[in-house]
Amino acid sequence: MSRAVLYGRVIQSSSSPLFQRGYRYLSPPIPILPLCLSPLPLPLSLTTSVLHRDSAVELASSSFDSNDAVLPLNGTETEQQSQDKGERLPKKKEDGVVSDNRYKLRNGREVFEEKAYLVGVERKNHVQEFGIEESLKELAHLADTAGLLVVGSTYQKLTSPNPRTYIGSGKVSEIKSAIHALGVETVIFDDELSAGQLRNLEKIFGGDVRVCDRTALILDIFNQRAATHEASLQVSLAQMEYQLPRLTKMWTHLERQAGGKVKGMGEKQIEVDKRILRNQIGILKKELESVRKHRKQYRNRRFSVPVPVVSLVGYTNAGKSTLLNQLTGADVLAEDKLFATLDPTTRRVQMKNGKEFLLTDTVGFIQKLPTTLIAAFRATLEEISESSLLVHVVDISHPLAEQQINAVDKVLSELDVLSIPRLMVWNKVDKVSDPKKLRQEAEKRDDVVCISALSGNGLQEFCNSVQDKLKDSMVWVEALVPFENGDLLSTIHQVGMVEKTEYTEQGTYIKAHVPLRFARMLTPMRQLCVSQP
Ligand SMILES: Nc1nc2c(ncn2[C@@H]2O[C@H](COP(=O)(O)OP(=O)(O)OP(=O)(O)O)[C@@H](O)[C@H]2O)c(=O)[nH]1
Ligand SMILES: [Mg+2]
Repeated sequence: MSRAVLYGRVIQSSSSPLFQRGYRYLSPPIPILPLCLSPLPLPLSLTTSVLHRDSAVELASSSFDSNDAVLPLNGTETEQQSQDKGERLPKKKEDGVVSDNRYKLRNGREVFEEKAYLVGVERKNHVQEFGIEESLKELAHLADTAGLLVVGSTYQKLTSPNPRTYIGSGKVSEIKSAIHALGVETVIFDDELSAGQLRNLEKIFGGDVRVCDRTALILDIFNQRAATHEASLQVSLAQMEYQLPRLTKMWTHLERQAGGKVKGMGEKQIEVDKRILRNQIGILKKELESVRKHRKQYRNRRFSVPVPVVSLVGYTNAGKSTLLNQLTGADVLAEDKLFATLDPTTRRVQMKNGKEFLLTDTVGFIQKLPTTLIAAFRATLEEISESSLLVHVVDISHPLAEQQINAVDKVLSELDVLSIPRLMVWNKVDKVSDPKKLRQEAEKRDDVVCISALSGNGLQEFCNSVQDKLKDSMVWVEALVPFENGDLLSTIHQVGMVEKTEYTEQGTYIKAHVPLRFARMLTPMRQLCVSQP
């Protein structure tokens, strides 16, 4: 069976109508299934990187039937053939030893480290939380995470972006010179560009230079890191939704080829392709819905175990997974890369006083987080909305900690979870120059705890604060629980904060903080309590 996959420079499948036309996506990669071919599940092994041509070829060739051709842009040559012509991509030696040190291991995959050049725009009269230099630094970190080699960057101050090229013509020429001087292969813009801007810039820069934007880069990282079926589906959905508006005007060359005689030819083709894409988006959404149902069932089962759920939220790289690992002995990947975690992991935390809570680690946030990603990851992020407490983990050693906090709050408000009680954790205190001063600062605020998730410092205080905060979200009850409801009593001991128990002839008299739903269950017993002396 043939499938078509279009990403970056590699186009798959000889039978795809899209492929036959030498289709070229600007970015990012999306696996596309032609209408007539097999529907979902998508070939998830193909969620490969737009930024790494060789890995794309490797994966493609391992994932397709042997009669599926691997073709480059013009649809006539394979990547290997291009290499044979002495083009840029370096060859690997027969024995697997890499002949060029630009091959790097990324996310368990060997990729060719393309040279990237970063471009930012500082908007005059525009309040930007992150200064342009910091934003570019973060973009460089993202590029590094994606496996690119950043060779330079530049930015421009503008009142408003140029509708054709986003930046001014002088800046475009400057970048063009840098491309030649530094051998740049990919130019990455710090803001989301329109289809027209991407296309115009690629045309101006010429040659094989690829232009992409921050959103495409983030989608690419998610693509590389998606390890579960659900994450892969969500990333594919986000990529397709990103791609849909960018199909505009990609077919005008058909009209030009026909000398303008067949007017609207390109227009029609866009419509066909948009329909294909929309169909696939629909199929993906259905598939995600069923995964989501499954997850809900699992979550309901988990809720039948009456332990409060605490979710870790925060900026990417703040140390959420490190904290989960320290507290629970979990083995979640924690590394100095952005978006190390995509899928939620939940573990039970046992406190010294015997109390327990479930701790969930989930995907990190970032400024300018693509809305398509938030929408696509809504199912995953539902974990957050169903927790008793949100622990906002902050990398307090980061120079832009304040801005990162605001960026996280912005996403939390988009997710409509600001009403859930929150505890702020200042992490990485071991990295700050004056930890003592920082602790004094934290003490002045009543909902901040200082920790070092890496060394384990402050974790006991953290657990106590979680317990206090959970208590705040509970309801105070005084009830007389009949002896035959012994199960309920032990549950209350587990999930609530019991202050007093007293055994009477009618049952056990308790005073406790309990979650709202238990308070409701205790209502009849609370009435009994009124007659208690
Ligand atoms: N010095 C120091 N480093 C830390 C601390 N906590 C985490 N780190 C490091 O920070 C980096 C990111 O940690 P993660 O736990 O992966 O961060 P995360 O918030 O889960 O990141 P994402 O999954 O990308 O959202 C890793 O290199 C950790 O070793 C800490 O308390 N002190
Ligand atoms: Mg993580």
